[in-house]
Amino acid sequence: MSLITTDGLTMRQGGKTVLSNVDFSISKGEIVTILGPNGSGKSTLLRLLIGALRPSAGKVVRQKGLKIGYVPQKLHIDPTLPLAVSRFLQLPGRVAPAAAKAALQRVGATGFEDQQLASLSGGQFQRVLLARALLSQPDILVLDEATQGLDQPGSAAFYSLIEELRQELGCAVLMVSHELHVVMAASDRVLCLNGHVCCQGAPEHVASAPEYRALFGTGTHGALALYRHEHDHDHDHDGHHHHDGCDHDHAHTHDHSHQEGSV
Ligand SMILES: Nc1ncnc2c1ncn2[C@@H]1O[C@H](COP(=O)(O)OP(=O)(O)OP(=O)(O)O)[C@@H](O)[C@H]1O
Repeated sequence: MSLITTDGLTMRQGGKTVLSNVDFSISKGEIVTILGPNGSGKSTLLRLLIGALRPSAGKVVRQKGLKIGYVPQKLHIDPTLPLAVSRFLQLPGRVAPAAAKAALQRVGATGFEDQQLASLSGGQFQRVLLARALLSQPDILVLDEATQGLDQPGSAAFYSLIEELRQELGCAVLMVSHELHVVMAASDRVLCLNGHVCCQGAPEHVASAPEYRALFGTGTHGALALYRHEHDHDHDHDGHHHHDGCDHDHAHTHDHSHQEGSV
């Protein structure tokens, strides 16, 4: 049973097609990573999936009563605005102090309640955002480049925390990440997005495909090559790819007209 399923999801914004015909689903406990270059529609897809945006065409079906914990890519807090962590955790709705305390503890932010949001480091702020996402006891955690701006150890620690939480809570995880080693090591499935779905599948399946190995070798270097490969390929005017190391034929029939700048 899928937690979220999309069918022909299409989004036009500012006169251009940002997402075209995306078919996607995520199941209970699954960890799925979305990869794609800047502006490829990753954040837009997440916002459609959580219901913060309405699609121009196609549909999103969420399991009845689905609880989503969302960690946005950016959250601008005016540094002159006094806002303590405990108040911030109350913003979506009333939360018992004990629940807030437990959530902070769980993400390694014990005792942060009285700190000002503006005084937190990038890594601490991400943990507070994660604590807020956990308050609803989500069935799915949705993370939009949650480790952006963190150093390597900070980001590795954040991902191992996510993995622990997934095991504890049994929640699914859907994340956007540019950290390919994480993607290859930790995801059940990878979705390569570039306004349309270029390719999706298990990372090891993709990485062990003979075409992929022949072209790019193995390891994280190969992962990077996989990423480049999927986004550097040419499309002819009928929207066909000229080469592909993945075996997802459905990805090749989409209309790529948005890439030519038309609507
Ligand atoms: N509200 C909006 N109005 C008009 N265009 C928008 C809006 N939101 C996003 N876009 C456009 O949609 C495209 C996809 O944006 P999106 O933020 O989803 O990409 P992304 O893959 O998350 O990028 P990045 O890796 O840079 O975060 C971009 O070209 C962006 O300019």
